[in-house]
Parts: sequence; C-alpha cells; structure tokens
Amino acid sequence: MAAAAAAAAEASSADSRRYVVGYALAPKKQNSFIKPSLISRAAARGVDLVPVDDARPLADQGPFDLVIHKLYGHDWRAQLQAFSARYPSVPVVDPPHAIDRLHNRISMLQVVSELDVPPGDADRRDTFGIPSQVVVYDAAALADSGLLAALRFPLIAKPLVADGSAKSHKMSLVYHREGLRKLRPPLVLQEFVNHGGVIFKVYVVGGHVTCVKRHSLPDVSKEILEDAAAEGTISFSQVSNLPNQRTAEEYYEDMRLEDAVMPPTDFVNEIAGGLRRALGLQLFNFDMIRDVRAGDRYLVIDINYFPGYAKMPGYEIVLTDFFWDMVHKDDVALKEEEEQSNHAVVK
Ligand SMILES: O=P(O)(O)O[C@@H]1[C@@H](OP(=O)(O)O)[C@H](OP(=O)(O)O)[C@H](O)[C@H](OP(=O)(O)O)[C@H]1OP(=O)(O)O
Ligand SMILES: Nc1ncnc2c1ncn2[C@@H]1O[C@H](COP(=O)(O)OP(=O)(O)O)[C@@H](O)[C@H]1O
Ligand SMILES: [Mg+2]
Ligand SMILES: [Mg+2]
Repeated sequence: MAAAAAAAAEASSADSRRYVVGYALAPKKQNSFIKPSLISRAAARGVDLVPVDDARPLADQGPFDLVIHKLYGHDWRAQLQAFSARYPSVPVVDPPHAIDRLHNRISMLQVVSELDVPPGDADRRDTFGIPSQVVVYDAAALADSGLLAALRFPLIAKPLVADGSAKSHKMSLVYHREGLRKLRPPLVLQEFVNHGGVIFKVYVVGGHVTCVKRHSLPDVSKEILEDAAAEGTISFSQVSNLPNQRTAEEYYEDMRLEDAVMPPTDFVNEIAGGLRRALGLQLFNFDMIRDVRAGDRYLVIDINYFPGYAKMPGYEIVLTDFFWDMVHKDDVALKEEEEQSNHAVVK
C-alpha cells in the first residue's frame, strides 16, 4: 500500500500537469512581490501565478491549487471562509486567525516568550527573549509611575496595532519621563536596547530560513541621552528617516554593516522553527537585535506577516520551492510516511 502510494507520488511529481497559485495582494505588494523573475521561475516548474480578481467572489474563481494572501477585513475573511468551504482540500496560506496575532505588538511578541526551543549545542551560550515592555491604553496610564517602574529610559514607543498602515509604523524614541506626554496611546513602551546599529531580519518561507543584516537605529549613548533632556521625544517612521544632526552617509559609514557578525545559523533556525510552529504561519519574518551589553543575548522586536520577500537573496527559488511543496503537499506527506515505515522495517 505504502509502496503504491510512493510510486503515485513519484509519478505525479514527474507529470506535466500545471498548478495554479492564486494571489490576493494589495497593488503595492503585487508590484514588489510578483516580479517577472518570480513568474518565470515558477512557470518553469509548472506553477502559474494568477491574480485574484477582487471584484468577484473568490470561491467563483480558479480553480486554484493554492491561495496566498495579504488582505484584511471582514469581507475578505468571509471570502476565504466561503472558498475553503467549497474547496476544503486547497491550502490557504495563511489562516487569518493566525495572522491576526501579528496585528498587535503585545500578542506578537508573547509567542517569543512562550517559545519552547531545545537547548541545541551544549556549548552554546546564546539566549533570546524580548525587550522589557508595557502596554499603555490611555493617557492617564502614562502618568502612572508604578506602570513605568519596570522600564529604563530610553524607550521606544510603538503603536499597539501593527496592521500595515503608515500609522502603525510611526515610532518615537523617548529619552525621559517628560517625553511621554507627547505620546498618543494605545501604544507599547519598550526599552530601547543598544545593538550596534545592526538588525537581523530572519525570513521564513515554510521550512526555509534566511537571515540577513540591515542598518538599524544607532545606539543611544549617555551623552545623547543627556543632550536630549530638553527634547524628550524624537519621532520617526523608518530608520532611514530618523531625524539626526548627521547625514545619512555619515551614519551608514559608522555602522559598518559588513563587519557585523551574524548570529549562529542553528540558533536562528531553531527560533524560526519554534515561531513557525507556535504561530501556525508559513510566511513571515522577524527582526532580531543583539544586545551590546551581553554579546550572546538576542532580542526579537518585531514579527511581520508576508514581508518584502523580494529583498531576500534567491527569493524566486525559495518561493517557487515553497509553492511546489504546497501544491504537492499530499504527495510529500505520503513520501515522508513511506520513508518512516522503511526506517521502522530496517530497525
Ligand atoms: O514594503 P517592503 O518590501 O519594505 O516590505 C515591508 C517589510 O519590510 P522588510 O521586508 O522587513 O524589509 C516590513 O517589515 P518591517 O516592519 O520594516 O520590519 C513589513 O513587513 C511591511 O508590511 P506591513 O506594512 O507591516 O504590513 C512590508 O510591507 P509590504 O511589502 O507588505 O507593503
Ligand atoms: N527595543 C528596541 N531597541 C532598539 N531598537 C529598536 C527596538 N525596537 C525597534 N527598534 C528599531 O526600530 C525599528 C522599527 O521597529 P519595529 O518594531 O521593527 O517596527 P516596524 O513594525 O515598523 O518595523 C527597528 O527596525 C529597529 O531599528
Ligand atoms: Mg520591523
Ligand atoms: Mg513590523
């Protein structure tokens, strides 16, 4: 029985059938993600990428072998539900309820604190966690010294909601208590952790993990903290837009991105795998910084659904492999079953 199934899986992987991946993405995301290089790479493996028409019900479109999406709202959710009811065997990547968790900066990072990652290499000293943070729902709470007692300045204030809107990316650096008055809750107040101006972005695509380094906010020195006493708060929405008395060139020269040491690959893979399982998501990335006070302490500060994959090296190959695996999910599962039963016989 298992041998027959494996043969069928082999046969189907060799067949010339074409597979259709329906994508439902905002226009900006379509432009950045559905590049000709991805379309042609996928087509060469028998996978055609087809846009979902947002003027028609999803369930009336297709047939699709896989649906990928980054759209929000009740209507879209209802469309996905209707689609899954009609085509229960077609995977939808990812389930909206799992994506929801990333739309709140508290629930997003809670999963990191709860992560059960095996210790791995016994010699490894690296640890991970999240920065100390509190959630603030109203202006009155900003004046509550008890609430803030656990936090040390400088802080970074982030909108509580992370729904992809421009507003949700608007951050403020807060140097001292006075600076809190300018803030508009609901928000998360998080300790700003000096990390040498380098951030690690870890892209997850199913079982595939890629870590890249990028420029980040510069460290806040004691002097800056004292100089900023009058200012209190500095707002920004992108690292490259941070108002600074120095030019962008000077800033990047000092960061020496090429000198930054990457975190150990096994360590990154274990965190990524743990997050993938705990979140129940296939397409996401997370931002991680290394605390300069303890060189082996890493902090996850952000998790994003369906990020800008086109910036990931080799994205066409990685995404095509993922699509192929998803449309052959049943075959792959049968193969794994077969391999396991072979192992059992040998033992
Ligand atoms: O626009 P891009 O390519 O910079 O991608 C954004 C991501 O940048 P990254 O891949 O991490 O460099 C970006 O990541 P960050 O928040 O910058 O860490 C988000 O994932 C953003 O999506 P959203 O606005 O949060 O829904 C992503 O925006 P969308 O592509 O979904 O519009
Ligand atoms: N706790 C922190 N300590 C130091 N820098 C931070 C911290 N949190 C965020 N940053 C910096 O601010 C940037 C934006 O914050 P992030 O939480 O990633 O928001 P977004 O969802 O808009 O990307 C990060 O890429 C990093 O440079
Ligand atoms: Mg980020
Ligand atoms: Mg984000």
